Amino acid sequence: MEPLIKVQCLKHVYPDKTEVSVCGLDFIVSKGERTVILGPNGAGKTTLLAHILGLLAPVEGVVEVMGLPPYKNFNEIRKNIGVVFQNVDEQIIGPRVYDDIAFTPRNEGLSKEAVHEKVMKVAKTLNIEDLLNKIPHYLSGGQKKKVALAGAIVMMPKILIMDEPFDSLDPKSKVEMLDMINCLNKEYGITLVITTHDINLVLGLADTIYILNQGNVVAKGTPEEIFMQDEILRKANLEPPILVALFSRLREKGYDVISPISLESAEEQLLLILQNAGRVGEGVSS
Ligand SMILES: Nc1ncnc2c1ncn2[C@@H]1O[C@H](COP(=O)(O)OP(=O)(O)OP(=O)(O)O)[C@@H](O)[C@H]1O
Repeated sequence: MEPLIKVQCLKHVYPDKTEVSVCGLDFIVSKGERTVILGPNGAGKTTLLAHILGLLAPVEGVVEVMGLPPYKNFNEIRKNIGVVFQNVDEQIIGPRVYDDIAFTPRNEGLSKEAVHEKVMKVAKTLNIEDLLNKIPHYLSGGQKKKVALAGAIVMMPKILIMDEPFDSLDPKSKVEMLDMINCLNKEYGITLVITTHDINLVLGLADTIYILNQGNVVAKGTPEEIFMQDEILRKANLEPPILVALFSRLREKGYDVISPISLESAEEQLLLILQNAGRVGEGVSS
C-alpha cells in the first residue's frame, strides 16, 4: 500500500542560505501509524514538517503526501492535514475560541448548523466546552494548545502533525495531551507525526521513531529498537526514557527483564522480581 507520507533525501535552503538536509533513511509514514521524530535542537525536525505541510519547497529530494508533492498541491494536501505548530499563538486567530475552531469549517462553506455541530463535537472530544466563549489571548498555555488542537482536527483530517505538543505544559496537562492524541489515533484513525523533546512520553506515544541528527535520518524503529541503541542516542544528544535506562541497569545486574514500553509493563516485571524475592506484601521499607 502506498504510504501516506514519503520523504527521501530532502534538501532545503533557507533565504539566508542556511542549508538543511534530511537524508539517510527514507522517512515513511503509513496510514494509522503514530510516528515520532526525535533529534537535537536544529536537527531539521520543524523543517521536515514544513515540507510535509507544503509550506516549503525542496531544492532536492522527494516529499510526497498521498502521492503528491505538497508544495505543488497545497490546498488539496492541507484539506487532509491538521497541524499544531510549536508556537500556537501564531495559529490562533479567532476573536473567541468558538470562532477560532469554526474558522476552517466556515472557510469550507459549511452551513451555520454544520459548523456548530463540528465545533461542539470537537470541543466535547477535547473537553474544552467551557472555553468556547473565551478570548484566546487570555488562555493559559495548555488551554491554547488544546484550542489549537481543536482547530486542527475540527474537519477530522487524515493526518495530524504536531510540533512539540508537550512544550510548556505542566505534568498533568502533558498526560492529558498524550491521552487526547492517542484517542484521536485510536478512535478516529488519525495518522500522527509528532516531534518532541519529551523522551519519557515517547514510550506511550510512538509506533515508530525516527532520529534526525546533523542532516541525517540516522535511525528508524519501534521504541524498543530505538532505545537499545545507546551510541546513536548519545550522538544525537538523546537519553533513553528513565524506565528504559532503569531496566537496562537491572539487566546488567543479571535480572531477566525486557525494556518496558509502558509503566504497566515495568510494574508487572518489578512485581515479579519482588515476588521471586518473596517480598511482595511485606511493605518493603528498606
Ligand atoms: N527561517 C529560517 N531561516 C534560516 N534558517 C532557518 C530557518 N528556520 C530554521 N532554520 C535553521 O535550519 C536548521 C534546522 O532548524 P529546525 O527548526 O528545522 O530544527 P529542529 O530540529 O526543529 O530544532 P528544535 O528542536 O530546536 O526545534 C537550524 O540550523 C535553523 O537555524
